Amino acid sequence: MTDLTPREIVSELDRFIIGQKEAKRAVAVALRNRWRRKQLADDLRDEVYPKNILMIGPTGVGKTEISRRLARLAKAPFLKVEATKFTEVGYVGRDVDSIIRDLVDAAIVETRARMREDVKARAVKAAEDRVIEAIAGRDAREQTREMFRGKLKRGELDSTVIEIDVADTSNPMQMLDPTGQGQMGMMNLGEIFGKAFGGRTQRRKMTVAESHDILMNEEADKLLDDEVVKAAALEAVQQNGIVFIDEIDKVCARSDMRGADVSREGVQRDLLPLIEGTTVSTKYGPVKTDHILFIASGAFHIAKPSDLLPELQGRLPIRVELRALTEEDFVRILSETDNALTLQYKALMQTEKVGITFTEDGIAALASIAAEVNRSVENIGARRLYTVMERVFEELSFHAPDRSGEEVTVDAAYVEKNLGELARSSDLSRYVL
Ligand SMILES: Nc1ncnc2c1ncn2[C@@H]1O[C@H](COP(=O)(O)OP(=O)(O)OP(=O)(O)O)[C@@H](O)[C@H]1O
Repeated sequence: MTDLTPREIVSELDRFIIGQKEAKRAVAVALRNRWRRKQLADDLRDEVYPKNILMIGPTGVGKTEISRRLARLAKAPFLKVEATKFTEVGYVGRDVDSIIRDLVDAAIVETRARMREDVKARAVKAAEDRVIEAIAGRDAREQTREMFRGKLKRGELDSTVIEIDVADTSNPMQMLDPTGQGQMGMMNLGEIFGKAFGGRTQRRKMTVAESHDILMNEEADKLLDDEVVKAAALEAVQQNGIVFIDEIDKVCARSDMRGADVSREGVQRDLLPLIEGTTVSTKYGPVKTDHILFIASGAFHIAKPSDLLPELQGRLPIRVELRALTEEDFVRILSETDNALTLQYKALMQTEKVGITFTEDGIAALASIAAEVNRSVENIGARRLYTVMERVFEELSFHAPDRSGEEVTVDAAYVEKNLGELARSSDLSRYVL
C-alpha cells in the first residue's frame, strides 16, 4: 500500500504518460481512497467501497498504461481482460469468475517474488553452500570451503562447470504419455508418481554463473512458507487488486436488441456481481471482490455509456475522458518519458557499440509521420510510434553487429531516407507501418 498523495501519484504517472490529466487525477484519487479507507475504524472501513472508474477514449491513448502504471506504483495485483472475450462463439458459461482466479494467480507469483527478496540474504548463503559442495565435495574441510567461498564471491568461479540437482520443472503430464500419441509406454511406477507429485529433481550441468539464479530461487522458495505466500496474496487481491476491463462498449446492447446484443448484455449481467461485490472460489481459497478496484474502458464510438445496464452505470460512477493524441504529444512521448522509445533504441544499439543520437528535427519527423499515418490509415494512437520506430531502425538493427564503433545521427534526413517514401503511400503504409 502506497502512502503517496494524489499529487505525488500524478507526478509519478507523468514520468511515463503524456497528457490525460483527468484520467491520472481520477486514478490517483482512487488509490488515495484506499489509503484513507485503511485509516478508518474496522466497522466503517467495511462500509467504504471503491469508486470504480469508466475511461472513455480512443485506442492507444494511455488507458491501459495509466492503470498498469498505477498498479505497479501501488504494488497492487493487476489484471487486464477484454469484455468481448466472454461473448466469443463457443465460449461456454461466460465464466467471468476466471477474472478473479487469474488475478489471484498473478498475485501469487508477485507475492512470492517479493517475499523471495525478503529472504534473499539467507538464500544467498544457502545457494553458495550448494555451489561449494558441488565443487569441493560434501566432506571438504571448513578451510577449503571458505577458500572457495572467497573465490565465488570474487566471481573467479563464474565459468567453472558444476553438476547439481535442481528441481525438474518440466511438465509431468508429458511423462505420463511419452509417445505423445496417447499410448502409454512401459514405465516405472515410482518414476510416474515421483514425476506427477512433485519433489522431482534433475541432475544438470551448468556454469556457476548460470546456476546463480536457479539456486537462489530454489533456496528462497525453501525458506518461504506456501501458506504465508497464499494468505498474503489473497489479502493483496482483496484489499488492493485492480481489474482493467477493456472494450466494455463492445458489450453494450442498443435499444433495437437482437440475438448477439442479448448475449452481450448477458456479459454485463455476469460482470455485475463481481463489481458489486461477491465471493469467488479459487484454488487458493475464497476471494471477496468488494474492495477490488474496477476500471472499465472503451472507445464508445457507437454505443454510449448510457447504453450500459443501469446497475453497471451506477457501479462505474467516475467517468473520465481521454483525448486523442496529437503530433506534439508524440514528440513529448518520444523525448520526455522515462521509458521513451528513443532511449530504448539507443540502449539496444549501444549493446552493439553503435552510438545513436536523435536530433530535435529527427524526433519531429518521426512524430509527424506517425500522426500522418494515423490520419490517413487508421488512428491507433501512440502504438503507431512502435511501428514507425521499428521501420526506421530496420536496416540498422540488422547490420548493427557489423557497424560496431560507429555513430549514427537520427535526424530529419535519416528518417526521410528510411521512411519518407513509405509514409507517403497510404497503400504501402497500410501494410508496413
Ligand atoms: N499518453 C501517452 N503517453 C505515453 N505513452 C502512451 C500514451 N498513450 C499511449 N501510450 C503508449 O502506447 C501504447 C498503447 O497504449 P495503451 O495500452 O494505454 O492503449 P489504450 O488506450 O489502453 O488502448 P486500448 O483500449 O486499445 O487497449 C502503450 O505502450 C503506451 O506506452
